[in-house]
Amino acid sequence: MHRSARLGRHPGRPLTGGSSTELVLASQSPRRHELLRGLGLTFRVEPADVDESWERGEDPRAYVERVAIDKAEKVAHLLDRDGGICVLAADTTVDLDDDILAKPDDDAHARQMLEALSGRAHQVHTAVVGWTAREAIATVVTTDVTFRTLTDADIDWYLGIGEHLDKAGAYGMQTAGGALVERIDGSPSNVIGLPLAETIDVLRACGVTVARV
Ligand SMILES: Cc1cn([C@H]2C[C@H](O)[C@@H](COP(=O)(O)OP(=O)(O)OP(=O)(O)O)O2)c(=O)[nH]c1=O
Repeated sequence: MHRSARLGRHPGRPLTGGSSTELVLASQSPRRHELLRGLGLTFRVEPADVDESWERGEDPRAYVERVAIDKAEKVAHLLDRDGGICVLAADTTVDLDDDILAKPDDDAHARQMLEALSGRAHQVHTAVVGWTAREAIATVVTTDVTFRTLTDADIDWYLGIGEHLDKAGAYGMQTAGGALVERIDGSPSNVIGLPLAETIDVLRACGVTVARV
């Protein structure tokens, strides 16, 4: 289920003031690029490389928010431009009973993750952060995903497709990984890396013009 999104405000580092608003996406994720382009937005890409390590016990929703804020802040600090800028950053993770499944290190690690997810429900959390000269606006969205019970042959088949390594939880719901999913409750785009409705809210709050949907 899509639980209520939390909208928090954090002190933002002032950027140089001005009139035009430029959208900067702090992400190298092709899914995020596509989803934003699908909203008819133009943006510049400035990927942010940050420490994404998770300390056992840290709340998964607080974790994704922290990492997304770090990504936005890292890029905002690099920018030096006259005019308004909105830096958009996001972080997605898979939460299985409060244990974080990030991107797998290799195929053996991916297999372990898929075995753990098999036949069970888990949560996918994405934090979206909009960072402007005035403030940072953050929202965290959760989608519940239930996997089918997977046989060894199912997992062999999926790993053979080769799309799992750059994805949290070792699966991509939008492509062949969708065959592993029995049901989903909540925002599908949230699982892929950017919850569209909530992202539009964040962008508008940051002063970015998004055509009415
Ligand atoms: C569960 C799941 C995750 N994913 C992806 C979304 C994210 O790109 C990725 C999680 O990694 P992230 O660290 O959120 O993002 P990223 O490293 O790809 O990009 P950046 O940090 O530059 O923004 O997993 C899918 O594409 N489909 C899925 O079904």
